[in-house]
Amino acid sequence: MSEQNDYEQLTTASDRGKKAAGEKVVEYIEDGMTLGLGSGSTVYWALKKLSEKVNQGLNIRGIPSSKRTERWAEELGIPLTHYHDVQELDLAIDGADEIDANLHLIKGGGGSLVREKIVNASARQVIIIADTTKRVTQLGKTPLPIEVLPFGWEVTAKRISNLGGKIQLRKKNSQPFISDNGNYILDCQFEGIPEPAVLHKQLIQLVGVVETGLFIDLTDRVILGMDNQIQYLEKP
Ligand SMILES: O=C(CO)[C@H](O)[C@H](O)COP(=O)(O)O
Repeated sequence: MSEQNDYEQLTTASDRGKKAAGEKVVEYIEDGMTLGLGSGSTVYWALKKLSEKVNQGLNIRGIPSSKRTERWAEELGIPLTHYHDVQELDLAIDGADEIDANLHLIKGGGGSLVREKIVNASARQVIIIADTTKRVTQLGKTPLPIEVLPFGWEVTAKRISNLGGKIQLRKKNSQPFISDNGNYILDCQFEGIPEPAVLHKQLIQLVGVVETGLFIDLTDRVILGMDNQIQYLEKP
């Protein structure tokens, strides 16, 4: 896979930090656990390490939060399961695009925010892994991904822009990017998000909005890496 080859280059200190954080989180996985498997390049390293443990006899089952993670897990021999067999997960592991001091997040850089939110919200414990550049004093430095129904997306975008966001329809190869759920993603640049819970409530009420990339009160612990150094953030 070309994306995996890219990750393996480890050119920057951030890349190496993602690997360090991704490998570290595997220490929290216990035999018999049912896991939420998040998405993104940091999770890639967690999956690689996890597959080594599975090969050594660790017994776990995972629910992937994206088609890409599902494919990687299958290639790495990580056993997967479905929500009709499991209602609650022991632990979810996931990446993030921004993390504030309250462990509220912006997610969805990879376009998997809806499934990621379902997975993280159904886990008893959620650990986020990232490089230290993802730590921010206030959310909103990067655009907020919002998944919307393709039908009438232009009106939905207009309603979102009335809340102060500058909207860009996410594209891939000059065509609208399609999420795993068949929807569009609007990347919305706000001038900072001082009250993420309030903004999430306003956005989720808009007709046409499926889910926002604001993950409020869903995270228990964060593992941040830079080069081979690790830092931890706990819920205040
Ligand atoms: O939310 C996500 C995908 O929807 C990812 O977890 C997020 O974009 C972080 O990705 P990476 O680990 O590649 O920096």
